[in-house]
Amino acid sequence: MHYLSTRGGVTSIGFADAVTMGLATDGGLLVPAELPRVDAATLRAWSQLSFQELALEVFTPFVGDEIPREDLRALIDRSYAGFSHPEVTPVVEAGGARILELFHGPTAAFKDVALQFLGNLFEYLLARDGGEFNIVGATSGDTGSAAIYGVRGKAGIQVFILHPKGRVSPIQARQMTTVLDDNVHNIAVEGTFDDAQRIVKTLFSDLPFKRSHHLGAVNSINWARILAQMVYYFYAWGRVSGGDPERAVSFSVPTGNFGDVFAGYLARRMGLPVRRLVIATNRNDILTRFVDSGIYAAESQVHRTLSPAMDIQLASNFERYLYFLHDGDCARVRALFEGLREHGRIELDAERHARVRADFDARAASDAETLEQIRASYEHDGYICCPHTAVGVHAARGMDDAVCLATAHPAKFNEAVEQAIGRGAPLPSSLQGLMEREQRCVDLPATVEAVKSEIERTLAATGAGA
Ligand SMILES: Cc1ncc(COP(=O)(O)O)c(C=O)c1O
Ligand SMILES: N[C@@H](CCOP(=O)(O)O)C(=O)O
Repeated sequence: MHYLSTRGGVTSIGFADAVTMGLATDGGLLVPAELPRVDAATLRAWSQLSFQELALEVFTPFVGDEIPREDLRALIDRSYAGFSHPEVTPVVEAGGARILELFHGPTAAFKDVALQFLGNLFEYLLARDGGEFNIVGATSGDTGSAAIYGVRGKAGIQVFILHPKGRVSPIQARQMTTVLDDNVHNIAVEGTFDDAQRIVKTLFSDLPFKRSHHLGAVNSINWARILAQMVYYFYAWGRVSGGDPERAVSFSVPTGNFGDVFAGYLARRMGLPVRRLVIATNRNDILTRFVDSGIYAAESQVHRTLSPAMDIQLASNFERYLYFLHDGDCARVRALFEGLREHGRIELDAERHARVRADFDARAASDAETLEQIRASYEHDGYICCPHTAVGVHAARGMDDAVCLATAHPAKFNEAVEQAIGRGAPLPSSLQGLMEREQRCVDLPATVEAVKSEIERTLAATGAGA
C-alpha cells in the first residue's frame, strides 16, 4: 500500500514512512492511495472475530508487507492487553440507546484504542530501524493522556503535549501532569485547543526543525490513528448485525477534530454496511453548519461547553474528507485550503454539497440538551454517559438502528455529570488518587516561538534531539 498527500506534494511512500512523517511535508494529510474493498463473505467472516483478530485483518492491507504478520499480531495483542473489558470495545444496550463503549483503555477515552497501538508501533519501528522520536501533540483533553500512556518510559521517545490551560477537565489535566516519567513533558498554553493545534502544525510544517528534531505526531493527522479507529466500526457492526451483510447500521459520533467520524466514513467506503453517519457536535458547530449549508467557516471564537474535548473550531481531518469528496483532486484541495487561509471559508458547489448530505447527517446539542440527555439516560436504567457521549446520543434520537459511540468514561467529566443528575460517576481504578499526586507542567504563551524554545531547551537537557 502506498500513501500520498491530500495536497499532492508527497506521491508515494510506504506505511512506516507515513506513520513517521505524521503531517505530510507539503502541509497536507496522508491518505492511502487506494481503499481495499471488503466483500459480503469477508464481512460475514470478520463478524466472528475477536477485536484483536479483526484489527489484524483490517490493518493488513494498509500495512502491506512492511511488518511481518506475526510481528503485527504481537503488536496488536500487546496494545489491547491492558484494556479492562475482554471485548475491548463492547456494544451495550443502555440508557435507552445502543452504545459502543470505547473507554475501557488505560486513560478511559476512545483515544486509547489507537494510541496504545501507535505507542507500540513507534517503539517497534525504532527498534527495527533505529533513530529517535520526539513526539509533539496538541490535546483538548483526551489525546494527551492517551499519548502519554502510550509512550511513557519508552526508550528513544520524548513526548511533548500541549493543552489549553484551564480548558480541560480537572481529571484530564491530572491524567497528563501527574505522569512523571523523564520522557513526558506537559505544556499548558494560554489559549484554546485551536491555538495548540496551530502551533503543532506549524512546527511540523517547519521542515528543517521537524527533520533535525525527529518530530513524530500522535494526533489524528497521523494516518495510524485513523486506521486503528476504523476497527471498532467493523467490530460494532458485527456485534449488532450478527454478520448479515444485508443489515446496515447507523453510527452517531461525537465530533471535534473529525478523526473518529472520518474513520467510520472510510470503513463505509471499504464496504461496511453503514446506513447513516451522524456528526454530533456541541455549540462549536462548524461541521454541523457545513453539512447544512455547504460552507465551512469558523466563528470568531471557540465556545466553552460541557463537552470540552470537542471545543474545537477547525477540524484536522476535514481535509482528508475534502480529498475524497473531490475524488482525489489534490490541486482542488490545495486551492480550497488556500481559500480558507485567505478568506476564512470554503464554499462547495451544489453538487458537492448534495454529496456531503448523502455522506453525513449532522446535529448540534446545546449544553442544556447535553445535560438533559445525561439525565434521560440515567433515568432510563441508571446508565451514566459522559457529556460528549450525550451529545451523540442526543443526535441519534429517533433513529432505531443507531450505534452511539461512547467516547469517554463519565467520571472524567463529573462536574457536568453532577450538574445533570446530582451525583458523579464512580471513578474507575485508573482515575483514582490523581488529585493527590505530584504534578509537572510548564505554562507558556500560545506562540510557536515559545513552544519551539521549550522543546529545544528540554531536548538539550535530556541529551535527545538534534
Ligand atoms: C471524549 C471525546 N469525544 C469526542 C471527541 C471528538 O473526536 P474527534 O476529534 O475524533 O472528532 C474527542 C476529541 O476530539 C473526545 O476527547
Ligand atoms: N479531542 C481531542 C483533540 C485532538 O484530536 P485528535 O484526534 O486529532 O488527536 C483530544 O482529546 O485531545
